Amino acid sequence: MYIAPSPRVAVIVVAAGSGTRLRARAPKAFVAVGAESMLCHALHGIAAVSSENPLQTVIVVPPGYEDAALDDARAALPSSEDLVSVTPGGATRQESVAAGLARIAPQVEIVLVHDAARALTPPEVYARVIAAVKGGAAGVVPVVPVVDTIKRVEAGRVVAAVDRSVLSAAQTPQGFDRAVLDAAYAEASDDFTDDAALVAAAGHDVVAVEGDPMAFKITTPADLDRAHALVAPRERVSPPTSRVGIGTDVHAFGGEGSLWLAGLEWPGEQALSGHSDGDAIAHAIVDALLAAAGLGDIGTHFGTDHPEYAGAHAGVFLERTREILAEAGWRVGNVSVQVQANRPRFAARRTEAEAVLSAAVGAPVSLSATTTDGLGFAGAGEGVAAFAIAMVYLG
Ligand SMILES: Nc1ccn([C@@H]2O[C@H](COP(=O)(O)OP(=O)(O)OP(=O)(O)O)[C@@H](O)[C@H]2O)c(=O)n1
Ligand SMILES: C[C@](O)(CO)[C@H](O)COP(=O)(O)O
Repeated sequence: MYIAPSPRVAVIVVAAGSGTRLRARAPKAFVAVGAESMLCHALHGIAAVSSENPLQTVIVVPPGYEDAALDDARAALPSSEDLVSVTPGGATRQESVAAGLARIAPQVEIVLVHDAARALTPPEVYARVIAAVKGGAAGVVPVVPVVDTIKRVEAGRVVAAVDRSVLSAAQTPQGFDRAVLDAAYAEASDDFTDDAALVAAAGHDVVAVEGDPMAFKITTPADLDRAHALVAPRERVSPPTSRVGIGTDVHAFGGEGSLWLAGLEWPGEQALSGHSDGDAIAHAIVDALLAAAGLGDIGTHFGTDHPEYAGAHAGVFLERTREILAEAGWRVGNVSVQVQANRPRFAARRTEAEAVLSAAVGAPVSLSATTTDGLGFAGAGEGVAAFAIAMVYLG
């Protein structure tokens, strides 16, 4: 991807975590906070600070979520889209940061590393961190005071009180002189929970700047509820909490066994071919739902590298897609799907098909069928094409 020659500053947004403590089965950065993903909210903060000094943004995501990350970047960073790159992360946060570092443009002099999980970090925190590095600090960490009484506990026993007046809670974005961070990562032999510790272990001074309570890390379900409550008022006057998506699919006739289409078996009709049962109608609906929720596409979740879906019928795909959306905070509003095909004839079974599809999706699915008046592959009876539109909403 072309990187403009100007940015002296880069931000690595680490968004490749699994969200175990959030009990999210979708990657945490793609869980919705209000109407947008956690990652999208984090990118809005970067967009606000990049208006002063254009910066490169490197987003580190779970493998397979690159397109979803780019969708979020286009939504949040439209003016600097050509300064965005996306790369898969690693098994630890530190490995993910290292993967991001490898994508930083040569001319960059200052690198910030930010948790997508600190989605609501105000732009002022970025600005304070950047200013401190520009002022000569090798490493900068935004901090907030510790407000709880801290105890040292071993085997369930309180063994000491800790003087909290000398403690602070570290946040992100943490900022670094690029050469310092590169060298510290090159020689790192231990795993650290933050980059300031890694840089300090390499012998560099790290200074603290004022963080912000809004830069809290969304780690547990209670944190997510707090973030929803904070975002909801801001979104009352911003885009609605519903989104639409489109999906299409094509399959050729020539498969083995019975035809399966719209979740129904069609005895006596020639079967469609494909990794699954070739049900183009169901697959178009899956893509439309995932697109609406910004959660990738059918290949992300059901590709040929998922042998468990070989030969699977519509219900398996649609029910799993419904789960994936629910795990990210989305519910299905409705779906409309149209199939272009000479065969089978849907008129007599449309209601039955809509009932099966609606039950699997958990929302109304309307189905229409048309021919192409003999045009194209569908008109020649070589296969079928399906086109779906889906509406999803937060809830
Ligand atoms: N292998 C990892 C682990 C974490 N992160 C990112 O590092 C930040 C802080 O990590 P954390 O809040 O712990 O996120 P998770 O690892 O997803 O959460 P958990 O520990 O509960 O699984 C998050 O933005 C997360 O996406 C990452 O990019 N790659
Ligand atoms: C980097 C960090 O957010 C600073 O507080 C924190 O160390 C991340 O820890 P996690 O266990 O990976 O959430």
